[in-house]
Amino acid sequence: MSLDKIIVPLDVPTQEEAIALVEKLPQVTFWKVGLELFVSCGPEILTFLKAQQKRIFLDLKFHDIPNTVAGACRSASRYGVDLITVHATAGKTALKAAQKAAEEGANEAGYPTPKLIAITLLTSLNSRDLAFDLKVPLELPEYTLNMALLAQESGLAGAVCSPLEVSQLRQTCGNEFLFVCPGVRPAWSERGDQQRTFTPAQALKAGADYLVIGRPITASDDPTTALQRIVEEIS
Ligand SMILES: O=C(O)c1cc(=O)[nH]c(=O)n1[C@@H]1O[C@H](COP(=O)(O)O)[C@@H](O)[C@H]1O
Repeated sequence: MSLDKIIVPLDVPTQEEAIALVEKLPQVTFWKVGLELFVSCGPEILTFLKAQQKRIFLDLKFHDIPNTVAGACRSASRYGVDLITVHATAGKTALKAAQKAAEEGANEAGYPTPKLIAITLLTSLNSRDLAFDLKVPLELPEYTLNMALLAQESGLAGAVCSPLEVSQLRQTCGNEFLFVCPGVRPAWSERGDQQRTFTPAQALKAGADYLVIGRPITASDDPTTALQRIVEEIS
């Protein structure tokens, strides 16, 4: 069912607004809790989502030294969430420590191990940013492939990438590796700060396992119709 492939981010500043959105879109089964909401209201929103039997993507994009990233992943895994993000650029030692700590944390709390997925390159960046601001001397597709492979070699379950790159990454990393794609924009929506975008249908066709689609739905005057339109487009 195409709706199961869509993760909607709760990018709102308060718990009240987050709950209102979840209640407005009862058909959504997979929600993302990111930095804005988690910094504002903490883990209570996770308890609420679990009570509603929703799947949870806890997107706090951990990026720190191995000991700190591992501690964060251990703590996050005790909430019983399904997906957790870390930056691939934290490096192999941190990614391996994160994976081990996630297994321990989930085990201690009696939950299945969440899937750790690594950010390859934020979808808000383009080739120019990579070359001129970040001074990375690789072409963007090659860089994202290296980051996905680093995650895979470190034992992570998957990666976050732009839908533009997913087909090439899938070819190299195989079908078992999970690819979650933000940077998804229906033709009728604003691109905003996203630089590397595909439509939902293009992203799925390219091989994304999940699409993260926020503002085209959540900032719409009519989120229910916006979501329905997307589901029809990909069905
Ligand atoms: O990890 C993410 O989910 C993420 C990675 C990335 O490279 N780009 C990206 O946009 N995201 C998240 O995906 C969501 C995209 O939201 P919209 O741009 O509103 O569709 C936001 O919550 C971002 O934090």
